[in-house]
Order: sequence, then structure tokens, then C-alpha cells
Amino acid sequence: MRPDVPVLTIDGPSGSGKGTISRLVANALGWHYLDSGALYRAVGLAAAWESVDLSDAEAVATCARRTKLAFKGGDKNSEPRLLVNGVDATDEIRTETAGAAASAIAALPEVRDALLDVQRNFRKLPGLVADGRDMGTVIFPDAQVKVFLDASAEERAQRRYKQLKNKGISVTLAGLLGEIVARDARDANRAIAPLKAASDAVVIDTTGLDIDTVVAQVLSLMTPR
Ligand SMILES: Nc1ncnc2c1ncn2[C@@H]1O[C@H](COP(=O)(O)OP(=O)(O)O)[C@@H](O)[C@H]1O
Ligand SMILES: Nc1ccn([C@H]2C[C@H](O)[C@@H](COP(=O)(O)OP(=O)(O)O)O2)c(=O)n1
Repeated sequence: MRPDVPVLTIDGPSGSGKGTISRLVANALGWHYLDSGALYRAVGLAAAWESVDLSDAEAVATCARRTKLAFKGGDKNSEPRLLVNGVDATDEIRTETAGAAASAIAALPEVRDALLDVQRNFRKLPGLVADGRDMGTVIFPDAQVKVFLDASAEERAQRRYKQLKNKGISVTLAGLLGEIVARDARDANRAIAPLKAASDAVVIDTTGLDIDTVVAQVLSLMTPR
């Protein structure tokens, strides 16, 4: 652990706005940003590329350990590019199929272990904004500020629908809602590092709130106490 480096954790379910809010807040603070979900998505994708049996925990963990992951660029308006074994997989990891594969392999303790140090190595001065499911509970339990973003499943599905449509990906709202509810249930009910707010997290229900309002609420938590 590096207690000298401040961390802000932003956890929450799919479509609650973690990535969007984290990037804007990291940019405002001049801090680094960790998109931990992208790492799980990348491992799921690498396993699919290599035809690894997703139910074979050791095989997926071996794949996680040998997969080379590198983020490049990114700012408040654009997500960083993610290179998986040197291949730009930024768009491919964002499909709901990749999300479902990520959620499945993320339930394997061996895979979570393989990504532990990778994630903690993002903790560098002047500070880190980390987004995911277990940032405040498991990866950075000593984080100075912990946020848990939420929103109704219907609103989260609507957001995802617009987001994927804008990327030219063809989806239905009903299909997305079903996938989001199924993924929430799997992430929240798994035995290891389940999706849940840390006991010391500030919960923000973003249903009906716009992005600027949520960013302002999170930044207001960052003022010295
Ligand atoms: N408070 C908000 N109000 C409206 N749209 C939002 C809000 N937060 C995020 N969005 C939009 O919802 C979509 C999903 O957000 P994203 O940050 O990818 O969520 P997550 O990382 O939690 O899955 C994006 O298109 C984003 O612009
Ligand atoms: N810290 C994390 C981050 C993501 N995961 C798993 C569970 C999620 O369903 C998938 C994909 O995460 P991601 O944050 O990219 O998904 P959303 O953008 O919220 O839809 O990975 C996890 O188990 N732990």
C-alpha cells in the first residue's frame, strides 16, 4: 500500500456513470485514472481470442497473468485506448457480450488475484481515481474518499442504449435492461469481492441528475476536512 498517495474510489453498477464521472473528476484534480472494469473486459476478450474454457479458473487466470495490458492517452472527453497484447481492443471490450464475459470471469478468485497488483500499481502521485466494483472494499480499502454511484436499472439501460447507439452498435432497450439486471445480480451475489458499497462510502443516486451535477457532488467531497 502507498498511504502517501491519495485515492478516490468510485464503485457502482453498470451504467451508473462511473467511467464518465471518474474521467471528469480525475481531469479536474489532475490525478491518474484506473478503469478496473476495462481490465476484466480485456481478460475476458483475451480468453475468447485464445479459446480458453471460461469455466476453467486456472486456465483463465493463467491467461490473465500472461495478457499484456496497456492504457494509452485518454482525457476528460475520451476514454484511454486499451491495448490487449498489443492489439487496440478499445471498442471491442465495450460490447455487452464482452461485459457479460468480464462479469463471468470476474467471479473467479484466481482471476481477481492475478489482477490485484496490476490495479494497485496505478496508485501514483499526485493521486488516483479508481472505478469499478470493489475499489473501496478490496483494492483500496484505505482510500481517502469512497463514492458509490447508483441509478435505477431503467435509467442505466437508457444511458447504455444511447451510448451504444451513438457508437453505431445495434441494440434494443429491452435486451439491454435484461442484460444489466442479470449482470447486477451476478456481480452482487458472487462470493468474492461482490458489488456493494463500502461501509464508509458516500452513496449518490444519480437517477434524474445530470453529469455536471454528479461531478460537482463528487468534487465537493474532496475538499480538505
Ligand atoms: N448522471 C448522468 N446523467 C446522464 N447520463 C449519464 C450520467 N452519467 C453517465 N451518463 C451517460 O451514461 C452512459 C454510461 O456511463 P458510463 O460512465 O459508461 O457508466 P459506467 O462506467 O458506470 O458503466 C454514458 O453515455 C454517459 O455519458
Ligand atoms: N473492479 C471490478 C470491475 C469490474 N468487474 C467486472 C464486473 C462487471 O460486470 C464487468 C465489467 O465492468 P465495467 O465496469 O467495465 O462495466 P460497466 O461499464 O459498469 O458496465 O467486470 C469486477 O468484477 N470488478
